[in-house]
Amino acid sequence: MTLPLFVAVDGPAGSGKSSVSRTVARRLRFAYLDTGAAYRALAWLVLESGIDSRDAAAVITALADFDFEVGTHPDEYYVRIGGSDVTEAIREPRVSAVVSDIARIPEVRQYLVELFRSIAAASDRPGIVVEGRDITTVVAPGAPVRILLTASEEARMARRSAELQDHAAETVGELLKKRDQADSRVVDFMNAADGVTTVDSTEFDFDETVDAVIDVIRATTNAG
Ligand SMILES: Nc1ncnc2c1ncn2[C@@H]1O[C@H](COP(=O)(O)OP(=O)(O)O)[C@@H](O)[C@H]1O
Ligand SMILES: Nc1ccn([C@@H]2O[C@H](COP(=O)(O)OP(=O)(O)O)[C@@H](O)[C@H]2O)c(=O)n1
Repeated sequence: MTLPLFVAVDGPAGSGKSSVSRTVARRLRFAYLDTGAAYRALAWLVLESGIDSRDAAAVITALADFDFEVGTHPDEYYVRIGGSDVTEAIREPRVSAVVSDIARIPEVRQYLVELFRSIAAASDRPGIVVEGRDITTVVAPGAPVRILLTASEEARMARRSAELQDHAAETVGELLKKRDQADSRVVDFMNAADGVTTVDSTEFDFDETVDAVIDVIRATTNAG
């Protein structure tokens, strides 16, 4: 059995990781894995269970009930916990507000890193684009294609504010900055590790960013 080609993509919030990775996967007929969805889903479960997200021991206990499923086909994306659809619920601001608390717990990270490796290895597509914060450095440091997707803070805030029209732009920006600061204390996703190619999308529109990522993949392999 040949393993799918592993394309690792990291970057800060709003850099375009999810949307660009999904479109790249669709164009190359690859699978797509949104690792942030797993951290968000666990944060959602923690909130639903009435657990304090800062209580690491209680969060670790919640892992035992974490029956998580994620769609890896770029056209059939879903997130489920215990069979219930939480695709939309995990994007709520109350989840974003606590997700960094649970993401900094080493046992949570170890558990999810193993889960991501096994989901990627089980894919029946020729490749898989896996996006998150520590994919190029921890989940798959030996991946044949490793990309850091960046954009200026201004561009990232503007993209996210455009998505969440019911929230004041400043609030969205401040919350995003706070989350990036908390997250970057745990893993460095602002600087490319050795051998990682940076794609800076600040001056690119969406399609240009997708093309730039596909160019990096093609330069490394003959995929697509
Ligand atoms: N190069 C780009 N130019 C303009 N908008 C973009 C670009 N890349 C992504 N977007 C948009 O920015 C928003 C945030 O992207 P998303 O994929 O959610 O980022 P991330 O997963 O890194 O947080 C989405 O609405 C997406 O369509
Ligand atoms: N590989 C990853 C992916 C996400 N995360 C955590 O999960 C949270 C949500 O990730 P996400 O990718 O959905 O966030 P957005 O950038 O899309 O808003 C991040 O803020 C991190 O705390 C992580 O720690 N490691």
